[in-house]
Amino acid sequence: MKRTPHLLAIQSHVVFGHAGNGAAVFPMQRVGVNVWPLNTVQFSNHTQYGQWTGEVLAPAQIPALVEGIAAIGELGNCDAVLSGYLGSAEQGRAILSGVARIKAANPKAIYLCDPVMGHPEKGCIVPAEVSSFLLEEAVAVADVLCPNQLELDSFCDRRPTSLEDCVVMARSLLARGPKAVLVKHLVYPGRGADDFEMLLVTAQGSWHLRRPLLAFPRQPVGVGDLTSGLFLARLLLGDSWLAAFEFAAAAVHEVLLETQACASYELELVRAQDRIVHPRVRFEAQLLGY
Ligand SMILES: Nc1ncnc2c1ncn2[C@@H]1O[C@H](COP(=O)(O)OP(=O)(O)O)[C@@H](O)[C@H]1O
Ligand SMILES: Cc1ncc(COP(=O)(O)O)c(C=O)c1O
Ligand SMILES: [Mg+2]
Repeated sequence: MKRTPHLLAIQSHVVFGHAGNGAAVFPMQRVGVNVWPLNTVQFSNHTQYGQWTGEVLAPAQIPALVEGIAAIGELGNCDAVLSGYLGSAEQGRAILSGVARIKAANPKAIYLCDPVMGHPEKGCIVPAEVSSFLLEEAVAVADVLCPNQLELDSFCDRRPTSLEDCVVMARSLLARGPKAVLVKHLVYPGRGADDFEMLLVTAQGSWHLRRPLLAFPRQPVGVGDLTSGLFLARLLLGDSWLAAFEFAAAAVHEVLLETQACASYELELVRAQDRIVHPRVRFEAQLLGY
């Protein structure tokens, strides 16, 4: 029997609704991965409500919890680390030390970094020091990087002029360490008005994927966290980069369709659980010639 992969997921927890681990853990479990959730913050709700209670958890918890898992002899069973929303740069550094420790115990383990930098206009609030940490330190350690367009722009310190330019920008990150860059949402001049576009860039090539752009009265939150979580889960289950990319796009689209049908602001992950595992839609990514 094939072994079930194990994944350490280090990101935010919200008590109400879905963002960070609250958006990613259940779907990753549902597709068949053992998840070890480690929370960076515990907030009442995601920050795009404009108000929340709760706190950033002490950075010392991260090495202490990793040490606890090492002490029971389980650290070598960790196949991947995922990091997302961070409450402080110090937490970020603790994650990089944890990644080094896990890779020493299991050299095949991979680190996927979703560089959540915040989006003040949208109300996604992240401390500024976290962005500097992601730009300067995390990128060099990550095996896989999953930025949105704003985050890709921050890494490259400029905006793209075209789709080809988005590829150039994503590819430039490969030179800084990651083996794959998944851009979860492309924004560039001249893009299709009815499409939601994504990009996958590896040393083997660049793939572009379009899915329908859905209308929402308020943009749902946690979509990025869900995307990177499902992408990593499917990689661990043995998918190729391309198959995991296409799967994540389809499963996330299913969740958004369910969310739209329920006129819900929060992602309808529980209602969509079967559709996550068996998406009815399929989006084929196109290999780009540049
Ligand atoms: N198919 C879709 N139609 C409409 N909006 C979408 C679709 N998929 C994702 N979104 C929205 O697009 C936005 C993507 O946000 P962005 O800041 O680029 O990435 P992230 O989700 O990591 O924050 C989110 O607000 C999400 O709700
Ligand atoms: C607590 C928390 N975690 C994570 C996120 C990231 O969500 P997304 O997947 O939309 O990037 C947000 C965004 O506001 C948030 O408030
Ligand atoms: Mg995000």
